[in-house]
Amino acid sequence: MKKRGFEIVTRYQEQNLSLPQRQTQAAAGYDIAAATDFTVPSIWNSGAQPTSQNLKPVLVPTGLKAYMPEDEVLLLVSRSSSPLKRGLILPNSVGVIDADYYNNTNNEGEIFVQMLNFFSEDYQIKKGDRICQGIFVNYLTTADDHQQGAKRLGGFGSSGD
Ligand SMILES: O=c1ccn([C@H]2C[C@H](O)[C@@H](COP(=O)(O)OP(=O)(O)OP(=O)(O)O)O2)c(=O)[nH]1
Ligand SMILES: [Mg+2]
Repeated sequence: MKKRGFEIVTRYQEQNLSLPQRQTQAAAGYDIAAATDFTVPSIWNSGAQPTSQNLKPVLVPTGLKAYMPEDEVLLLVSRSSSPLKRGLILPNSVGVIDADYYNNTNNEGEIFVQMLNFFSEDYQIKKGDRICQGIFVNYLTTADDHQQGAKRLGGFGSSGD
């Protein structure tokens, strides 16, 4: 049985997406690409001050889901070139993709990348552009951990505020 990996979600099955790959022999991160063309608006684009309207992060679709053992997590982190060359950051700093997000009943476990653009121009992501990298790691639990059997039903606040 395969231990960990990426799959294409149903709604992108016919879109010719590629599965993430590492670029070099000892690269930690699997580069993750956008599933569609996507505009990340500049935070400055409707005036001199960022407002609550244009400061809202966007969710860039990847068309991917990731499976892994229960004691692992996939971390989405920025590429170091993204802020330097494109003005793009992950406003949640690190995206946490839980093992039980995979195939959840709400959205099949589709991974989205939160992004904010601090350059003065809108940024046009093209389908297939590498927008972040995913790193699989183990996590630890506490002695009095109580979550055996509790089920994840979605993401982005599904467990409440
Ligand atoms: O950048 C991200 C971060 C999270 N997720 C998905 C996978 C993750 O398993 C789920 C929940 O993420 P997290 O626990 O960080 O967010 P939350 O606000 O606590 O949501 P929830 O209440 O659903 O746990 O959302 C993404 O697709 N991209
Ligand atoms: Mg959570």
